[in-house]
Amino acid sequence: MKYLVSKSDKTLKGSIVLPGSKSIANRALIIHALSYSPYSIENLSDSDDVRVMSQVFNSNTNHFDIGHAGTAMRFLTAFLSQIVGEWTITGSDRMKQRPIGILVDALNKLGARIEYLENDGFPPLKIYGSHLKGCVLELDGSVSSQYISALLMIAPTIEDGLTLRLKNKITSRSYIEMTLKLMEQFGVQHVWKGNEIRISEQKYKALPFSVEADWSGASYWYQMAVLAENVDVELIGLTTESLQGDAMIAQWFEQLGIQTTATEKGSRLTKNGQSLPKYLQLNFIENPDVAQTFAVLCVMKQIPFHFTGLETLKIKETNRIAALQDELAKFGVQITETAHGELKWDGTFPLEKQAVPEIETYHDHRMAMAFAPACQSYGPVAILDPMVVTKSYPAFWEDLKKVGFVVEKVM
Ligand SMILES: O=C(O)C1=C[C@@H](OP(=O)(O)O)[C@@H](O)[C@H](O)C1
Ligand SMILES: C=C(OP(=O)(O)O)C(=O)O
Repeated sequence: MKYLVSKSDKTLKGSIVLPGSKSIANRALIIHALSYSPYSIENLSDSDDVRVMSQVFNSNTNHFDIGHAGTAMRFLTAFLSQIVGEWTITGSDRMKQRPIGILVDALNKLGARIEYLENDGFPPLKIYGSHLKGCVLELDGSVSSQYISALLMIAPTIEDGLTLRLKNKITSRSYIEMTLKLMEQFGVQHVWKGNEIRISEQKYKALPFSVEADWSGASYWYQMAVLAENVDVELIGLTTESLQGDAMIAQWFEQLGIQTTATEKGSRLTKNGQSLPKYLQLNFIENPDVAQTFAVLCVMKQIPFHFTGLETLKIKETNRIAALQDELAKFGVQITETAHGELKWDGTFPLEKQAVPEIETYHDHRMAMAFAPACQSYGPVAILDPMVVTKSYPAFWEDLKKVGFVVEKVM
């Protein structure tokens, strides 16, 4: 199934209730479980990634399938390691190709016993959970910050706490900061000096909690705002004061002509009158999830770019470097991987353009959401397997219709 997406006018006006952040929700669910919290968590989104995580805490089985959810796979592996019992955890075919060896080695050093059920270093896993004892762990910080967040969240509950010594260039550091800030809100302190994070044995406080609106999901609205001419959109629940590193995009989009103003209910996007840059250089090391948004936007606005910090994109829901190259080629452009973690576009259109590009989404919600707005400047685009958006933003297509996009189902 595919959706043919189009928009006939240049206006973007309306009020959109953004989903809650899946990153914050899945951390809050783990911390709530660790604090035996009697409170419910407000504003949990009904996205796949949050649903699979919630289900684990409301089930009485010891076998879990978390689908495509990286956070659930990594956070639960650590969580289950310190619950006495035998557990198996698996996921989608793609999840079975996303590495987890660094986390498994670390947990095994703390006293867990985790075995690989298919391929070494990858899910599915058999976890023999037990009493864990902390130590100083050296960990490669360059592959995924989710391993680090997973260990940090269980650190205060294990005997003697934990010291993580991070090696190599730390990726997605803003997500480690999100974890530590959230832990602080629940009463757990840390010391982060240089490349070492120390968490002593402590107790989480059980507290009521409400999840912030999702800034990564907001990025598509900023993108649509740049591609429109007449803009007045309120994003309900979105605040620039945020635990999310992706809140940074409010500043990045200023240079692309979008002003963010706080309202009583969230944030309002309007044009700030600034003309678009002739060239864009951005580093996504802290914000990998918005790279696709900016790549598609720059091509639509004919802004040549040089993007760095994309090292982790090949091990996400799909190989996002290859996916961007293949799908942007359908708009006539060739983007080049000039080095590991770098993409460049020279602003030219050397390839043949497809009249109505058919965008493969490769089980990646962000491919669908980043390419749909392309129709605002290119004309109709078809998005294949469009329901991939349910991973983080189930109401995405309904929200597009609210502001005048036409979304037609084609079999
Ligand atoms: O901790 C988190 O909530 C996340 C961390 C990032 O992953 P990596 O640390 O693997 O880059 C990000 O891409 C992912 O969507 C969510
Ligand atoms: C990479 C992502 O998710 P995860 O790693 O949690 O599956 C994402 O949402 O872009």
